[in-house]
Amino acid sequence: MQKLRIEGGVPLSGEVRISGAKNAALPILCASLLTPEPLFVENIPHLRDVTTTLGLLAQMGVAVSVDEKLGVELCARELTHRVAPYELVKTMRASILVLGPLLARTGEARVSLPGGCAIGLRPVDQHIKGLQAMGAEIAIEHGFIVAKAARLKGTRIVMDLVTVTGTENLMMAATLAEGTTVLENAAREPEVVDLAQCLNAMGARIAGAGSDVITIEGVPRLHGARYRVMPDRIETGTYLVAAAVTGGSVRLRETRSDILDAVLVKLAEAGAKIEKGPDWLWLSMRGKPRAVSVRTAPYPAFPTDMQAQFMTLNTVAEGTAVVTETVFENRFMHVQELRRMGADIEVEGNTAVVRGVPRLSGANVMATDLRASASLVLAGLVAEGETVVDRIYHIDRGYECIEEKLTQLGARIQRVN
Ligand SMILES: CC(=O)N[C@H]1[C@@H](OP(=O)(O)OP(=O)(O)OC[C@H]2O[C@@H](n3ccc(=O)[nH]c3=O)[C@H](O)[C@@H]2O)O[C@H](CO)[C@@H](O)[C@@H]1O
Ligand SMILES: C=C(OP(=O)(O)O)C(=O)O
Repeated sequence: MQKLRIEGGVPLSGEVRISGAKNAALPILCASLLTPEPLFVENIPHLRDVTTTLGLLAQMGVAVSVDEKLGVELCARELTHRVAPYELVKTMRASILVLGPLLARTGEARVSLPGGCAIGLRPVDQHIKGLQAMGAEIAIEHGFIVAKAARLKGTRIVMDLVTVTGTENLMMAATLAEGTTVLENAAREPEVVDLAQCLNAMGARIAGAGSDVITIEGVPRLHGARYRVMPDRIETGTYLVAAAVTGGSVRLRETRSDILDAVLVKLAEAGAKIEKGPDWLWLSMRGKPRAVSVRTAPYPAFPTDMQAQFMTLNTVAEGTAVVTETVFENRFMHVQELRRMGADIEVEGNTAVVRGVPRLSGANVMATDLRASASLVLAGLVAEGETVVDRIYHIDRGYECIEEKLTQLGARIQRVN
């Protein structure tokens, strides 16, 4: 199993390019199921989840051709196999994103029910309820969601809670439904907007994405398109924290500064100096960060996918911070590993109290999920001595060439077997 070995103590400095967003790329790749014409997608990151999605689509009959430099062309002329098997869904929960498009395009879909995962139970009841409201017949059989519908019908759906992939699944399904669908209490995440823009480029009629009411006027068919995936705001935030926690200075290019407000405000509160342009960000931190309390919630509030990284920042900050996780019920798996590196963190329910310590000390630690892994790498960058992060297949799900990018910024980091 591969590991990352990090020699801590180097303030990061330099410039890196931010990759395309995982959480926008995955639904956009799945949107190819909605049309028999080719969809060409640019700025696709090289990630394990992307490879898994391309494999899943290919086994359904989608012709996939990858040009390492230009992008990916997907053509779902005929869909021979309308199943997402357990073996793939268990490695990547976002596989659920094929449910809506498959059902809308072909009238049937069999998708393995995703189980719980390290960060929480993560049920998909809102996806199922929404499709049922649009007229689908859905049964759970042998661990699969088995969905059928001659043609979905537009309707008003008020979601019980804000769900990102739930909103995306229903939005994709509604593009080919008969009549108009109104999604209320929809997720406002920028990745939902990116997907809506791609679908509109394919001939869909979606209005209101980015607000909590999305209206989709169904059309009989969608056509091919060319679309460029937005930059990854979580990767961006992670490199900003890497600079802040090591007392360094980085410039990030090919990113967006307009969708990171909640994170930038917290970094400024921690004492970082930040400058920004439309497609770049620069951050510099002198000395230690100040402790900053964060509370996660759906966009535009502070993202749960940045919680673990801010936990690391607070472990070496001046003062005490309170980190509250309201989106997932079990997203503090990094705490016990950070403690092994000398962090002072107490957890009570969904709240962690982090008291800054003078220094962390390098240790062997285990990654348990994607962002927990990122927080351990950040801890390794600032710790005294050597840190070895095990089970980094989690980090390869969501960070493109992490050790190369960090090396570019001066970090002493190596991938080892
Ligand atoms: C591929 C992708 O885009 N992943 C992101 C997406 O995950 P994902 O879309 O899976 O997360 P959701 O927004 O659906 O989950 C939010 C909360 O709603 C609950 N819930 C969700 C659906 C449902 O039917 N019933 C239900 O109870 C979940 O258990 C969770 O507690 O949004 C999360 C929240 O920003 C991010 O952490 C993930 O990185
Ligand atoms: C939780 C995440 O991803 P996923 O929803 O794909 O598990 C994440 O990106 O932090």
